[in-house]
Amino acid sequence: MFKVLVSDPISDLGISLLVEASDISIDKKVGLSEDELVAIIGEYDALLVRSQTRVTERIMSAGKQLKVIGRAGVGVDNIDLDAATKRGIIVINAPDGNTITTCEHTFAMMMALARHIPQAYMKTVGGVWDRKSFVGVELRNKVLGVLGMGRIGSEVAARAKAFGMEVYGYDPFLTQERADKLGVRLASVEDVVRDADFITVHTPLTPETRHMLGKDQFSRIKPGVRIVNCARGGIIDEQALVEAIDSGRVAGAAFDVFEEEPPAPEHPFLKHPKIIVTPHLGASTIEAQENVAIDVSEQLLHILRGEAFKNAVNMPPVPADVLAKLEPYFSLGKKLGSFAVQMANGPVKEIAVTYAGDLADVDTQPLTRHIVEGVLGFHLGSDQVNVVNAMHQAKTRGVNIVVTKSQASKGFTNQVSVTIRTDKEERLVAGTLLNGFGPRITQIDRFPVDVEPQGHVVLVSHHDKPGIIGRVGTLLGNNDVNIATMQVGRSIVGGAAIMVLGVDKGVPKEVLEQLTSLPDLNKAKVIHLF
Ligand SMILES: NC(=O)C1=CN([C@@H]2O[C@H](COP(=O)(O)OP(=O)(O)OC[C@H]3O[C@@H](n4cnc5c(N)ncnc54)[C@H](O)[C@@H]3O)[C@@H](O)[C@H]2O)C=CC1
Ligand SMILES: O=C(O)CCC(=O)C(=O)O
Repeated sequence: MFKVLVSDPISDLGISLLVEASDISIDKKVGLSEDELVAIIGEYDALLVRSQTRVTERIMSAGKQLKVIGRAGVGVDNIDLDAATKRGIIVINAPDGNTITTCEHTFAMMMALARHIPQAYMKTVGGVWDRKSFVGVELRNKVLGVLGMGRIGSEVAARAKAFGMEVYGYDPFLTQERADKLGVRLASVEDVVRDADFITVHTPLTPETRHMLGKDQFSRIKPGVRIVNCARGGIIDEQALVEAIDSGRVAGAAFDVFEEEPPAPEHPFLKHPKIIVTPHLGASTIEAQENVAIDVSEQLLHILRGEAFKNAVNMPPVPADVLAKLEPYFSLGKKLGSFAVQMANGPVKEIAVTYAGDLADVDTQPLTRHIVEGVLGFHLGSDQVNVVNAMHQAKTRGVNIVVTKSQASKGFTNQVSVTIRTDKEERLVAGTLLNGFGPRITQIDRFPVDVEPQGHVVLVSHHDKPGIIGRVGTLLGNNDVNIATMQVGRSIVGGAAIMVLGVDKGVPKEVLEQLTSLPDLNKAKVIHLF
């Protein structure tokens, strides 16, 4: 008999599958504190949560029998994934069940914003018949910018078209082909900032998306724009938004999510006449709550019964013999994937991996998953992509994975090379494990190099001319950027070349712009590897 604890309000109908299963005993204890959970979790095999329960390392370490944590919803930011992975606890979510509901909430917010519905309601029920203060705008013929064209963003785009809106979509995985299919204009964040009358965000919160709309974007944003966030607090800089509204640049905003939830009573959104808010209700419909509870209950049953399952968001077990051969390469593989995707411009269409040398004889699937995880995780967020679901995530986003094997490894015992193909270009990075030295990047595009894949790396492409290295070093030094390591690669004397600089901290955007404008320097990019 498996014991399941449900610690958040989750649809009864959705978990009926568990209630009716003869090998499951289920307890519903909602609203427990961390201490209370720690005290009882030891007797349970599975924990089922929504977003209120924070599943901490303490709870997991007390959960001696805990095999699986189910999240009835998409975001797993309330679960300590690293702690779960460390303990071999599988974390599953239900990514599809609340897509439509959250999309509809986004529309409800957008329309309420366009027509001042909450403000007008408050006045009317307060006994004031005010028809002058609440003149709104139509959605028809307006430009809607959708940042994040995944499950929810794509549904929002489809509905916006029915309202007669022109839709701009931005997503690192949105190709021209898919944009055409969805009838949206493939745009950049800059296009959206410049042209959109309404902007809605549907990305996860990652270091990349944090404050994706901030002071800088608001200084250039189309006057009169209205902004909606039903994704995650922090994607839009709350303070900068309030300032942009108060300055008259932004007409208003509708938020379902906050950087800190629940927001403090003095939070500026709560009393602002031009900002409407809901308490993280995006997924709160009867249908969505049933859907996510059914999805997660099914998966949970499969895992407890030792059957195949999907939607795991953390680490799966790898057979011991395979693990012994491949494990040393896992971290390198992920870094090569991340490095390659950060080099490439445009939406990723294909990830081509070549294993050369001894690795060609092994079942490299688990290593490929780490590489794909590195590629996708950079944009999707490390809480959404892992070695279990990386291939599935790539498939659902139309990213092709090609693996080839070769005995020729250019003098190394093994070499792994990762090529990213986008609409715009093809970029390659290769690496190996050097005996006694650890992981090394051995090739970038066609240039041989020897670089340790870690920290902040500045990648410069330039012409092989005297003085260029000095100019780059001086510029970085003058801007307090310390160069820890440097590698230069070229194919022929005086031809195209690259410089790979390991630096001690991130390089500010302005410094990167100054670098790019140096004579004989083509491009400069900062790559983060952690
Ligand atoms: N308010 C609520 O109650 C709910 C909120 N959510 C949140 O909504 C968001 C979207 O959910 P889904 O559509 O299901 O996720 P998804 O994973 O299907 O889509 C997210 C998309 O964001 C894109 N993305 C990542 N980095 C980006 C960047 N820098 N710029 C532009 N796009 C980027 C990804 O490529 C992906 O296509 C998530 O944050 C999720 O947690 C989801 C359900 C309910
Ligand atoms: O369970 C909820 O209501 C939160 C939903 C959510 O934010 C998600 O699924 O990511």
